[in-house]
Amino acid sequence: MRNPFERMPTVLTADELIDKAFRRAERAASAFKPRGDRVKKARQREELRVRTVSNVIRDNLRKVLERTPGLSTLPPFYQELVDVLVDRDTFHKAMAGIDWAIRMVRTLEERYVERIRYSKDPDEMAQLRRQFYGRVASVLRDIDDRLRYLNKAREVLKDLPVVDLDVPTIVIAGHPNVGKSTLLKALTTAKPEIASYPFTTRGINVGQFEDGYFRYQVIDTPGLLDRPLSERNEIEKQAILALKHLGKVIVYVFDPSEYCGFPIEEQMHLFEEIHGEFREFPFIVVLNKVDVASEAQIKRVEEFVRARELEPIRVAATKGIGVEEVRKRIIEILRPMAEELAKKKIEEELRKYRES
Ligand SMILES: Nc1nc2c(ncn2[C@@H]2O[C@H](COP(=O)(O)OP(=O)(O)OP(=O)(O)O)[C@@H](O)[C@H]2O)c(=O)[nH]1
Repeated sequence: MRNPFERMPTVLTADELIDKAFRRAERAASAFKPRGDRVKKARQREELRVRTVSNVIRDNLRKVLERTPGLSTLPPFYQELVDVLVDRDTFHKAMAGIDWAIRMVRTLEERYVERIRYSKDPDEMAQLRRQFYGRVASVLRDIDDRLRYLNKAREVLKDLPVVDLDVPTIVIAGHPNVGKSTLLKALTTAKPEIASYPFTTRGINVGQFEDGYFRYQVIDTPGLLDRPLSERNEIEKQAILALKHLGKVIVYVFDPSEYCGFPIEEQMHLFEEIHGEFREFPFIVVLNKVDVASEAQIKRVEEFVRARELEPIRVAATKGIGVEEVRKRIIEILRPMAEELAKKKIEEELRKYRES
């Protein structure tokens, strides 16, 4: 389980990077014990300053390039999310700007080291070095807004949810308070983790369970699949779209008792919307809180669900009633997919093994 941007380093601003490089160069120069006459000593010291500044800057920028994943190489789930959080074009331009700066600094380094080597006058050498500093600073200031953009992007990207992409995933939907997180806790053995999700204030709940051979992942996204889609802004719509790459089954939870505070009609309406939006997905419908709902309330929802050719499951999540049935239904649907994913993983391991 990893966030693809986890390794992305902090991106320094132009001034911070300049400052860091110049200070490092001064430290290196004062620790250095050059040999030879006055001119030789000056030459060695100025060359060291130039090389150090160049190395510090290029190493720093190269690390940013190397540790930032290419957006188009990301799994589709992350691509959808990244697209709302950052502008792809600006992001690519920023990365290209860094690449350009690395090459420019390298070229300047070579040019100025050569001039310092030709010079016979310590004053001129110092002047050349100062000129080099000035040119490098101006290269970095040219890309300052790009550096700042990348750092801002990093701040949001490193908060992307951490979910297992190679485990078949179940997404839970339904109005607030119908018992989604209680059901998630009852279904999954491991203590659910809270992963951050930039589109909700509460993050997403992630839990997993096993059927003896394979693992399954259950996620609950508070604030996303619990309100009519018409009330959504563009960003939330995109986040819902991203869920389609992740989820393979939707578990829709009704609360026929209406203790959740939403009348049955409203819950039916939300179900229709989500069922329509996730048309291509298998649905498992749960009628929760049957311990407190009346038989008439339960029957009413059951009829509604059966009319849509789905067989609802009666559940009381707090008491563990019906939970095994939900788990069984999930496994029935996802087992073939889990096997397929496992097979792929083994093949991948074998391929790596043979190549090594
Ligand atoms: N009687 C009864 N109460 C339940 C049952 N399942 C959940 N509850 C209660 O319903 C309330 C809401 O449950 P949650 O699991 O927090 O509901 P949720 O859908 O996750 O709510 P949000 O996180 O706000 O979306 C809690 O007080 C639970 O104890 C049940 O089967 N029977």
